[in-house]
Amino acid sequence: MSISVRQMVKRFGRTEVLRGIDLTVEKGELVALLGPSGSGKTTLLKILAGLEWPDSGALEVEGQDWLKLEAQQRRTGFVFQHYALFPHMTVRDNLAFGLTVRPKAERPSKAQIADKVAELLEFLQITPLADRFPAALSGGQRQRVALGRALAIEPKLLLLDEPFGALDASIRRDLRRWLRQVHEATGSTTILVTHDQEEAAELADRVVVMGEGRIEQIGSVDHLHDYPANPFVARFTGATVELPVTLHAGRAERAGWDLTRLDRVALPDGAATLFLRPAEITPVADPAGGCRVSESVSTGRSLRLRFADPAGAEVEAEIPRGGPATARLVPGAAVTLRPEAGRLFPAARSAQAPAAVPTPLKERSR
Ligand SMILES: Nc1ncnc2c1ncn2[C@@H]1O[C@H](COP(=O)(O)OP(=O)(O)OP(=O)(O)O)[C@@H](O)[C@H]1O
Repeated sequence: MSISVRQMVKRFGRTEVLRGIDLTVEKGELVALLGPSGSGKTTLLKILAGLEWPDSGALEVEGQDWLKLEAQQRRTGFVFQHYALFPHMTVRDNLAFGLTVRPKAERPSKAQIADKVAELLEFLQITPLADRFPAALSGGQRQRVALGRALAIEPKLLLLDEPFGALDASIRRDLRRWLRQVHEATGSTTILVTHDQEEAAELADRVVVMGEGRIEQIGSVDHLHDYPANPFVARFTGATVELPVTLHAGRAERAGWDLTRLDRVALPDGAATLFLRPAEITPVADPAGGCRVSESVSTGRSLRLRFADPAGAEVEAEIPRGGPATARLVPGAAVTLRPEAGRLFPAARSAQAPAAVPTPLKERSR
């Protein structure tokens, strides 16, 4: 079930909530929509489900114009964060519901529905819960049933809106693993809304980063982390150190820093901003170095260090604990800071700016 969204615009009153979305999802893919609150993720999902309609743009599924179809005709399975199971029905009846309300001509027989439900219970590993009512289920169990209910109709497209948002971290992790298995076994095309980067990383083949109604970048989580197209994506995909630098012939310079490992960039001479991840910064103990260690904290797994550079910037780096140089990295020690990688953007550029990073070899985005 391949999906093509083109130039989609949606307004609520005067507010443009989707500002020209272009997105293609391949059959069997699991795509995560990742973005801050209000970026339009749920609105896009609702348009796919037929619960909202765009002001302009196209939505085609397997070449068919879905904007001409009502929600029921699209056969999408939808799971929300707070999914209301029918409280007066057992798990078994909740699962069967979508099939029993089908138009008579398409409705399976009672025996076929019972078989289908038994198969689903088994598949979703919830057979022991079959005769319970929703009130007697934990949050995680309820979400499994909710997903079962969405799957019962054999949806062409599965839409999940923060399905595990309300649950504890450890249950979320279990459910993610389970969902990935379910996805692989059913091969359903799935779109998941989340604002949790880790969730997107664990589940999705591709991640679509949304900001204020626009797609900022599409790619694998690794790709987005290593090659963010702009400052917005850089900030949204992990901790960043943002450092003013001066560019000369494509090379960045800053007192107290050794920036020679960074790739040369095609940007004009002058002010720029260097975006680094704390784990990319190597502190090199150096009596002549212009930076000073101001703080050192062990997290058990790694050493988190703070530095003050000659221009007064406070910078955090994270390095493996117990490495050869760590004994010398005590507060007050002089160091030169050497990033192993980084991304340069023109100074004070807006979040929508095009990338100023070297083109990666393995580009997984469109
Ligand atoms: N029915 C509506 N009427 C008016 N404004 C709406 C309506 N639905 C959504 N909005 C607005 O549209 C914007 C996008 O909302 P949407 O729910 O799509 O964002 P989101 O990225 O899913 O956010 P969250 O992560 O908080 O769910 C928000 O500013 C929201 O207030």
